[in-house]
Amino acid sequence: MINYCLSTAMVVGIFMAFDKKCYTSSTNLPALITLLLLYGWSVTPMMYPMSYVFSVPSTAYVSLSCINLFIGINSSAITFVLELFENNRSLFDRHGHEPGVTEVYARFGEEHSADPFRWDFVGKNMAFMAVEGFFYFVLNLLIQYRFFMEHWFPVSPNTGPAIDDDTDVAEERRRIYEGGSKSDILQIRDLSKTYVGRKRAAVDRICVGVPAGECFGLLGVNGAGKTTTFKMLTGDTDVTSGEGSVAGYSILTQILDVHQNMGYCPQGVPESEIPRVAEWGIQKLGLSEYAGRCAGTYSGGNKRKLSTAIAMIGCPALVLLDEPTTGMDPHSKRFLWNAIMSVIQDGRAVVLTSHSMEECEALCTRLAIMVNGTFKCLGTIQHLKYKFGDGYVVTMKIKAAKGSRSPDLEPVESFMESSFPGCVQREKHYNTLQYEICSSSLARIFQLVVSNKERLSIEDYSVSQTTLDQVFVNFAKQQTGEDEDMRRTAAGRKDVKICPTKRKT
Ligand SMILES: Nc1ncnc2c1ncn2[C@@H]1O[C@H](COP(=O)(O)OP(=O)(O)OP(=O)(O)O)[C@@H](O)[C@H]1O
Repeated sequence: MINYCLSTAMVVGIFMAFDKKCYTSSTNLPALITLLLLYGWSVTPMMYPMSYVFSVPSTAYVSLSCINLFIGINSSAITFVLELFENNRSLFDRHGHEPGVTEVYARFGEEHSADPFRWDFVGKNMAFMAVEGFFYFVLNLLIQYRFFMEHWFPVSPNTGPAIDDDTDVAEERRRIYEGGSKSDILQIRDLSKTYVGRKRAAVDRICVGVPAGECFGLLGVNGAGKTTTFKMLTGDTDVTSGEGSVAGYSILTQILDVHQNMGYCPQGVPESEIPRVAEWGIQKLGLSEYAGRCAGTYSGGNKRKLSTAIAMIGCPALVLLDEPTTGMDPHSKRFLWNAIMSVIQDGRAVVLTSHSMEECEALCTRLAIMVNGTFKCLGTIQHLKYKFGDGYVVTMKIKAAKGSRSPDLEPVESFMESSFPGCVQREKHYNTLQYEICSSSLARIFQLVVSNKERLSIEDYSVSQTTLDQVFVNFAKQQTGEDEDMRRTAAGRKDVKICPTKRKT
């Protein structure tokens, strides 16, 4: 705020000075230019520590710094403006106050032009700004390389070794620790993020490796930490602890190389290739109809297609897609899925977040469900369904007996309750019944239903495995807000643990 007040004062000062032509004088102009350059040197590095404290993305930091460089000025510069006024025929003079130094000399017929760089004029201000710039530059380096960070800013309270509830998550962590993921395109090791002012980590020591040709799904309810994970990988937010690498380049120290290897921004396309690559993206995502229009006028779904096309340009080793099909119609969705499939078939890696289980089933080779910043389960969809699914869903259509207008469901209901104790009736309509059975094998369900089909007037039936939605919903119940989390801790309550299902064979 102070900086911007001073900036405004400076702009006003410059306009007034133009009136007196003091800035255009040959002696003062070099001093003004030097001052502006020094101002950039001294103020710009100040923005990085601020961007860290307020979690402003680095791109915003660069723009803020540029704006500041061009319109801002600090207190040293204000002093400089006032002194220039005094040195020349000044404002004070115009208002009937003491005349400036130049004016006094002029009255005696002598020409006087003081050296604007001398120490007691603007020299001291310039020296101060040079030192200030050096100081903030060193401070930036210290922050970048995390010297003394634990003492300056609160870091993740979870600094000990992570304890995984799930065996697959623990197994993946061990694989990463033991170096088994060296050939993976994406490697994440104990990656954590705690936002300033937050007590709980948004992402808490996650470990995963994504090899070439894999589409890894990141599932979780709102606020689970998916976007924060992506932002750390793209360098949009700082990593609190842990590390990650893309195609062997560290996200902590080689972010420019990381960007070259990830579908994040389309760098590295030679100028001569741009028309061909743009046409390829337009065709790939079905945007031909809209190619001539400004991107700002696109519908939400088309904007998403465009972002996906941009992420795919340059054939990056890793493509990150944050809810790519949200808001798309079913046709466009399938079109986009095909485009993503072709990336996987090319032997590149994709990490996507989605709230659509259908999408994950269609695309993901493996997925993890994230709750409160940690992975609660990890594996192939079939594996997760088998491990955490609640058994099978049996749907039956009952036909009406001869001479009767409506089907009698009661015999089927009694049969189900006696044959599968503990089964849960999920739906009951005019001629349809649906049950969830946890405590029986697939073979036994088929055997009993088939042998009683005629007697119970079952016209049609189907047996399916628990859906991924059900697995997800079970885990999603564990997600808590930060306040709730603190209340739970105070009350000594623990999260409900989702255990793998024990199956009968
Ligand atoms: N800039 C921020 N400052 C403070 N807290 C933040 C910030 N961004 C996210 N958070 C918090 O971090 C946690 C994880 O948020 P994140 O956006 O990563 O979740 P998400 O899983 O991507 O959710 P969604 O599905 O809604 O996109 C949330 O508790 C959120 O409130």
